[in-house]
Amino acid sequence: MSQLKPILSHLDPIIPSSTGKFKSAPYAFHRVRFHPRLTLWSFLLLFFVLLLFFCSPPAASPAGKRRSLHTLSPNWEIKARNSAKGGGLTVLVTGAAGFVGTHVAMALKKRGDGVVGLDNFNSYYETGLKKARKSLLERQGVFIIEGDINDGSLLAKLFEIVHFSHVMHLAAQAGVRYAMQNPNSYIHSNIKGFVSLLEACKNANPQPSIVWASSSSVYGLNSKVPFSEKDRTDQPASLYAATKKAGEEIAHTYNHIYGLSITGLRFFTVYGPWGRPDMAYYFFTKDILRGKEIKIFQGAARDFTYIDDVVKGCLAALDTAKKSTGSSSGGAKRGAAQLRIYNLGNTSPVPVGKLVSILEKLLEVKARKKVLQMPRNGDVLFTHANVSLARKEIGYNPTVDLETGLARFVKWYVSYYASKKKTV
Ligand SMILES: O=C(O)[C@H]1O[C@H](OP(=O)(O)OP(=O)(O)OC[C@H]2O[C@@H](n3ccc(=O)[nH]c3=O)[C@H](O)[C@@H]2O)[C@H](O)[C@@H](O)[C@@H]1O
Repeated sequence: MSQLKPILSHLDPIIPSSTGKFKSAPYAFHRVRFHPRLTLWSFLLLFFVLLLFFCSPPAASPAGKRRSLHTLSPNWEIKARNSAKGGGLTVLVTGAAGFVGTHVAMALKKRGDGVVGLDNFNSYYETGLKKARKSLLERQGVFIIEGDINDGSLLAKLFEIVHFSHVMHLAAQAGVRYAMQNPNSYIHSNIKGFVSLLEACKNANPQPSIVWASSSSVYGLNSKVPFSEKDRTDQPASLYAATKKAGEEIAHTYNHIYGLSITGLRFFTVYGPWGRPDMAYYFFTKDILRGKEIKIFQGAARDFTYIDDVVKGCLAALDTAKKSTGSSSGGAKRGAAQLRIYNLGNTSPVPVGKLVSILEKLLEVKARKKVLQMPRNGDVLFTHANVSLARKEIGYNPTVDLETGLARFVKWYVSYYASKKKTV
């Protein structure tokens, strides 16, 4: 890839910063300083501002305001209806501006299904990347509504105007280590948000079938490998894993009471073009190119799974999902509904050190490596999927090895940031 070198040398200034800087708003308060020469006028001004604040009606929370139906573009309903037109399934993809969401939405649209996206465009990582994915989908005719899965009235309206046959639920607070910095964001999206979505599905008429993203992290501290769906999942190592495990139990309840057909997919470290900047393969690429030191956790290995394989697994899960059995009036079920869980992994774990040497080869740059003991940050040492159940029941068959997948990722990374630079 020596032809990459001229491009790579120009990338540094536009390569995004990493996610460690994200902090929730309240922490900003410690920066407030009272100036010693605060004048009487300043106090009066402050008094009037406070008066106005306390006399005004209660305002919506910033998130609620952003999500309100009134703040959506006036013709959003028409756009959603048009986007939902297609010859096959009619799918709501939550988290459609996310990594897996974008790829799944695109694949569904390409094969002729109707697709509507929903995403809250939060700033967990660079929103520019999410907007770029949105533009990509728009060019394919997929409309993404900017809204939150916690917004019950938006969901109710959406299910009223489009009769979704399926929901592909990929909106979530992702990332294992970030859960130590911002635990509440995991509760907000992965638990509250999931319940809000299931409530809307339960009340919808017809009820859609649901396929959603769980995680390999539910296997937690298990040491028996490869991980099989029958193995225990009651010792999560991170809050992220705990919320995904909670999601699986919540799914069980909604299936049991309301007859919702639900399939959970345990993804194993999904990577590829249009990926997530908070993941190691992505920020290692960025840091290697900048000459910044990278930390390799000793003994860590992952069953890295290429995005195209995961997309095929998602589509297979949608295609084999049976109908929900609940009614619209309160959702009481007419019979038992389908409830499934599958591992979607690659079945061949690779040490993180090996991932780095593949990247070094592809980028033609030597990494500045520091090997550390794995910190207590929620990470587990090792993942390895047994996919025989998914293979047998939905025909899942991963085919892309890490060298091939990373080569495709690096190609995308270089061209994406090079073209961004041109537009700056
Ligand atoms: O399989 C999954 O379900 C999960 O996969 C990833 O989590 P993780 O496997 O931890 O992926 P990365 O954060 O990209 O880490 C990959 C490997 O690199 C290691 N690592 C990470 C960061 C670092 O600085 N150094 C380092 O060696 C980690 O310990 C891990 O072994 C995703 O971030 C989760 O959202 C997802 O649910």
